[in-house]
Amino acid sequence: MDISIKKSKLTSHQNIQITGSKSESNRLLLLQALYPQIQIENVSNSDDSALMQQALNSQEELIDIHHAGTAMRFLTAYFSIQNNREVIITGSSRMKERPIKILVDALTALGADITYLENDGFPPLKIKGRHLKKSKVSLEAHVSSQYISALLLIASQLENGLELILEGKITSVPYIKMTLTLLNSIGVETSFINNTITVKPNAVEIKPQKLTVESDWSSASYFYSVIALSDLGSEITINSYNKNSLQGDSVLASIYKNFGVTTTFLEHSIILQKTSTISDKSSVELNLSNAPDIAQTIAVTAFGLGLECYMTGLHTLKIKETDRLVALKTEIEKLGGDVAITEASLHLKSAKGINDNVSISTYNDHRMAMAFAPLALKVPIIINNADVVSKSYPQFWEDFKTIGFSINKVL
Ligand SMILES: O=C(O)C1=C[C@@H](OP(=O)(O)O)[C@@H](O)[C@H](O)C1
Ligand SMILES: C=C(OP(=O)(O)O)C(=O)O
Repeated sequence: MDISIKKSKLTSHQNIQITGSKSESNRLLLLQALYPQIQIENVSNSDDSALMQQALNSQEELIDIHHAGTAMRFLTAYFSIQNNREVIITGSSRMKERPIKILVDALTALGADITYLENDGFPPLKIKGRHLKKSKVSLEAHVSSQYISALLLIASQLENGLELILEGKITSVPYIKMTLTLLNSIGVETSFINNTITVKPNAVEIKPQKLTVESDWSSASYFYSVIALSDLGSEITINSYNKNSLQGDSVLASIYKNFGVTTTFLEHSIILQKTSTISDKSSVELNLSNAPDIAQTIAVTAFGLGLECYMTGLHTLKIKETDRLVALKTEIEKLGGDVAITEASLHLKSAKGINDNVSISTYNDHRMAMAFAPLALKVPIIINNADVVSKSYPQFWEDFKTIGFSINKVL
């Protein structure tokens, strides 16, 4: 379904409820499968978390994870330790292009039995679950933190726990820390010193407990962008957020100061307000290696404000739902912008104007659809295959209407 979105006046003082972080939910769902005494509140309603839940509950031999990368990586580790169970785990055609060799090699070194069914290094995989006897492994840490989190999530179930040595520059570090903090909160002991992570086996019983997932900060980014592109004084409240977040994307609160947005933390919500214009700023420079999922939102905000923006640390973007660097360049240039990309950076020159009624291609990437939507505050815009948003934020368009956008199906 293609939709057109039109400029509208923001309905003031709107209150938006976003469900739990997809990243925290997918970790806790896996931990709950290992330790059923754990209860989870405010689980993400994203497709990716639903797929994770279905896969963990499934007794079938074939598990299809569609576009859910984190679920693919976490489940590869999970099924590797399911004794006497054999599964084939597959996904969308894009999933078959997203590399998994670093994780498979590490699991194999620990004793896992995994074979590639199509191309070496990529899904689909055949996994014969077994008891993994080894407890020490090294892996390259620069490509994706998801491989590291996957190993950490099963580590407390290994006979002797795990010692993980991270080689090279470590990427997306907050996601690794999120995994360790969640392990600690259920009672698993861990340490992360220099480039070595250790996880103790669960010698002590994990106690029955209820964990509440904080709402998703990556989803909040689209409202930051709306406020940044709105008139002075505009305001939105979103729930349920905490000042001390496990999610690296909570750095939005400080990054969006560059775009005139002030964040006020209440007990369980945040108020976003446009409190200043950005006339004194000529360019913004950011390293996003700790928060790769908000790169698209930030690029579009800067473009909408006519600001120059230079982003580095983007090396993981090429292997996500689509090559996000190429997708950003192509779509911003359709709108009249000028973008230069390398393997790990994006340089947006300051734009003079924005072309209207451009059809934005979304490449099966939820974040392409949601990142470009706020530009409707500046020009009418068309978003192709708008339903892709359900990967992380199924009620996105309803929430967008609630805050005052006019959305129509393109026939
Ligand atoms: O562990 C996680 O929940 C995630 C880690 C990040 O991936 P990379 O480490 O591959 O950058 C992030 O982009 C992804 O959306 C979610
Ligand atoms: C990269 C993402 O997800 P995944 O890697 O889990 O498919 C994302 O949600 O932006």
